[in-house]
Amino acid sequence: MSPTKTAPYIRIDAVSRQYGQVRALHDLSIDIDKHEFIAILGPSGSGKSTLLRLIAGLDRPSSGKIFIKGEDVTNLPPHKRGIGMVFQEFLLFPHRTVRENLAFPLRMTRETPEKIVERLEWAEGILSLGGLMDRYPNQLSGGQQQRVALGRGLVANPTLLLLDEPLANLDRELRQEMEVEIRRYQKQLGIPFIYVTHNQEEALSMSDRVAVIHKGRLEALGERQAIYDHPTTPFVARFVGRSTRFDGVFDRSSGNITIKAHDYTFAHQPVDGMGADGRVDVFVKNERFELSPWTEKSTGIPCSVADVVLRGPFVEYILETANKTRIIAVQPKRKDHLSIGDRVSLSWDPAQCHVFAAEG
Ligand SMILES: Nc1ncnc2c1ncn2[C@@H]1O[C@H](COP(=O)(O)OP(=O)(O)OP(=O)(O)O)[C@@H](O)[C@H]1O
Repeated sequence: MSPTKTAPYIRIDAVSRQYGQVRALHDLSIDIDKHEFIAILGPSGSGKSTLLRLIAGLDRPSSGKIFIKGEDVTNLPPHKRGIGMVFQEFLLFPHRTVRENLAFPLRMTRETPEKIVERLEWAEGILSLGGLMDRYPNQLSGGQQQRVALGRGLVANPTLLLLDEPLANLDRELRQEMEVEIRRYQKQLGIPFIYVTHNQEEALSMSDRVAVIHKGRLEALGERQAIYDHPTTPFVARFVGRSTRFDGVFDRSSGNITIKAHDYTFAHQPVDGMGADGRVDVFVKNERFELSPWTEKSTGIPCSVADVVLRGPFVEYILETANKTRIIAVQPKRKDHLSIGDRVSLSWDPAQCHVFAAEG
């Protein structure tokens, strides 16, 4: 594809990267708009960091091209791409002050002393670093260090910012605070942030769109809510959100799916790609299960409550079926929550589950 006047801000065009026998990325294409926050989500080894390194210019694709603002940058060195980076491995220099850390990228591009002062003032203001500029990294909290690392990525006024798991070492509370802050900076600055993570909560909380990568391929790309609510492949159904998978069989004559192991049946449309035997994989998000006290009229899966785990505003019920399968159902916390030993009927709204032709 050649760049045109209406080219997207960033175009990753059919990029592959082969390391010897390992195909780290395979024919991957993504267009990114100027104001977008994109999360690259995938399990360990799926190719996320490889993609980021190719965009940064720290590595070259085996085939395919990368365009920024319509310009082919595939063969440009990193410092000519105008990209900011916040990578886990590029930690702050411990023996330099915040000011010196922030000035580093500006010195690398040989900015004038006046320009450096101007940009440091900008970073100090936007990242609320007032009073911290002459401290050393070990005199800062984790969140403050993270803001300085962000500042170092942003200080040279980049056309886009790449972030590789920058919050991985922070505790949960601080991570959640930083997620909100990072998203705010992105919206304020109006440049794209490309954020690599294997943490789906992080991806869903910050981004506009999520690209799910699996074994070097783009498995799904879409708005975060759509990726969560309407997974288009079994991998996405398994990987995004916490789900339970059931083996089911679609019966063409009745239009029902039966979960054989639990003798539970619900109506469903025919499923694309299903074999003659009608075998399907049914995924239900753990928070989408419906629970009601068991009565003689119940039609759901009979379960008993084996354990109750309180998780803030939610309750996680560990349920046990008649054949001793354990299923986790997450429900909002209520005063009259269920107790260990209670008998319940487990079911789901057919519109709330995801069904695919059985794999393998
Ligand atoms: N320089 C290299 N030489 C050989 N193989 C490599 C090299 N870099 C990455 N790989 C391989 O390419 C694949 C993708 O690696 P990559 O680091 O991009 O994954 P990732 O999704 O970022 O994983 P993680 O979340 O663990 O960082 C892996 O199988 C990895 O072992």
